[in-house]
Amino acid sequence: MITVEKVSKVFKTKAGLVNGVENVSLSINKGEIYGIVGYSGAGKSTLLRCMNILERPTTGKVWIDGVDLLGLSSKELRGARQSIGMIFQGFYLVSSKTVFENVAFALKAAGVPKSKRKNRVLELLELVGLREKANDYPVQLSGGQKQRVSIARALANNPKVLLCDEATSALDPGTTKSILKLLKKINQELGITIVIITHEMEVVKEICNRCAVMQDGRVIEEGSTYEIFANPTEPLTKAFIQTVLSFELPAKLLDNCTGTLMRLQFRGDIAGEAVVSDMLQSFPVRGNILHGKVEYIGETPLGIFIMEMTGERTAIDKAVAYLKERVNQLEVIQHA
Ligand SMILES: Nc1ncnc2c1ncn2[C@@H]1O[C@H](COP(=O)(O)OP(=O)(O)OP(=O)(O)O)[C@@H](O)[C@H]1O
Repeated sequence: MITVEKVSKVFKTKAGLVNGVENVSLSINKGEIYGIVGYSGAGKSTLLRCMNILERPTTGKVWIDGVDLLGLSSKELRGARQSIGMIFQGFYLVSSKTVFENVAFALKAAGVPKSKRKNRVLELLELVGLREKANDYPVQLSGGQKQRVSIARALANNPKVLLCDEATSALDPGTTKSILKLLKKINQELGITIVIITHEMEVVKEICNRCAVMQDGRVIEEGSTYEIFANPTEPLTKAFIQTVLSFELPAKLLDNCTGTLMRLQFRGDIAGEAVVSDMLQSFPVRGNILHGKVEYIGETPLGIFIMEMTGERTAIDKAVAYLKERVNQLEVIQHA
């Protein structure tokens, strides 16, 4: 649905040339929710804006739904942008217009006759759960409600793609969840392809099928969200994953630990407890689970345990080898 090929964006500033995006290639499938994660200044916004040519790439190509956007005239591009909705962290609602008028304005701008606007606006407000707020002004709304209005506005002209620029970054965690739920509903019910840029890995974990990690204008790692969480390779990706799958143990607990300490990771439906209890019955070692949790990446479980093992070193080595064959990952954190 979206193909970005070798896109670079160089900004000319008084201080010299700044590389916003450097040689990025991505392919986003129809109907997927794709996350682009990175710290501030990584180039996420610039890349997203290159996708609808709000920012014209310095080099490279962008296709959306088979259309080469850089090959279009300005007028054709304005038309093509109707199939690309966009929402922002700052909502950008018109404060002097009501909720109804904010959404209706997008229809008016696209040339939809007045007679057809009312029903469409009410339908959109129903979809985002704000029908009763139609006559309110933005100032009367919470942040989450404002973002719902901007989503309704972005969907007004039936886009195929929705680009979300830090859409939940100004919202509290509860409101973020409800907006992500709404985006998922829009993706599933309307089949709209969604691209989300964020600095929060929790957002990626919650709803993205695939994701890319950006650093210094480049994509440094890309893949299915589950694979990225289960097997991050780049240090930055690992740091992002840690913000969600935190398994830091208190220093005091580590100091008191007299055995071999290990981190076990189980994928999908492997029953972690059963593997550990089988191991304990097969080897003369004792195992003490210090920390354990199962995170759901989308719908798929990923289990992580921190275990202390005590016993003879040779028995421990054998037990570790046994576990290594049965779990997705085992890392010995410290030996006794
Ligand atoms: N219009 C511009 N003129 C000059 N430099 C720019 C411009 N827009 C972005 N940049 C630079 O390009 C780089 C990438 O910025 P970008 O805003 O895309 O990053 P980001 O990952 O989206 O970060 P943030 O979340 O803080 O916006 C930064 O070094 C930024 O200073």
